[in-house]
Amino acid sequence: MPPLFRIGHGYDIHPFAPGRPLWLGGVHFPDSPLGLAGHSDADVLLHALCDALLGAAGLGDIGTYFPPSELRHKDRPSIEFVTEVRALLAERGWRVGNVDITVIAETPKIGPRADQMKAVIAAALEVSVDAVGIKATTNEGLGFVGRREGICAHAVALLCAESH
Ligand SMILES: Nc1ccn([C@@H]2O[C@H](COP(=O)(O)O)[C@@H](O)[C@H]2O)c(=O)n1
Ligand SMILES: C[C@@]1(CO)OP(=O)(O)OP(=O)(O)OC[C@H]1O
Repeated sequence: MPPLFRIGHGYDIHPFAPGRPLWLGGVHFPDSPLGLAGHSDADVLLHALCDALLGAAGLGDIGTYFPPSELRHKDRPSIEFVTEVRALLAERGWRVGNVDITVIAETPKIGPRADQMKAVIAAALEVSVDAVGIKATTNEGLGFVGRREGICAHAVALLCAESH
């Protein structure tokens, strides 16, 4: 009998870079002096989310579908990756149950923008906002993230079979 539920985990990290806009969770942080370096808009939170969703479905990872070697993904808004991943899952009979994301960053403060991120992600995944968890923590000054050199994110996702 095919499984009714599947879980997945995703992780990503991007370094800060000057001259780049900062996008996190599909939300722009216009006051941030630094953005994140990457081929796309480098939205580390959404990349971890895509990997959690793809992992849950056994479909590989974000680079499988949106390779950094392809020019069409240059500076591309990562929320479009989330929308496309949701469609891939739907084609295979999966709907998103819930997702939960942890951002590890000394800056910016995520809490004040978390509801906005939840709304953007929920719309892309076609779920209610309470199916999207966004949490943040600093790294207490330790390591790469603690030195404010970049941001990392973890995500987990639960998929439910459409028939369930
Ligand atoms: N980038 C961040 C980091 C943290 N928060 C919020 O602050 C709380 C305390 O963080 P600690 O690392 O000192 O434990 C945390 O629970 C978050 O609510 C944030 O919004 N953005
Ligand atoms: C998102 C993609 C898109 O080309 O590129 P980046 O923005 O560099 O992000 P990363 O998480 O390093 O790699 C995944 C790629 O699929």
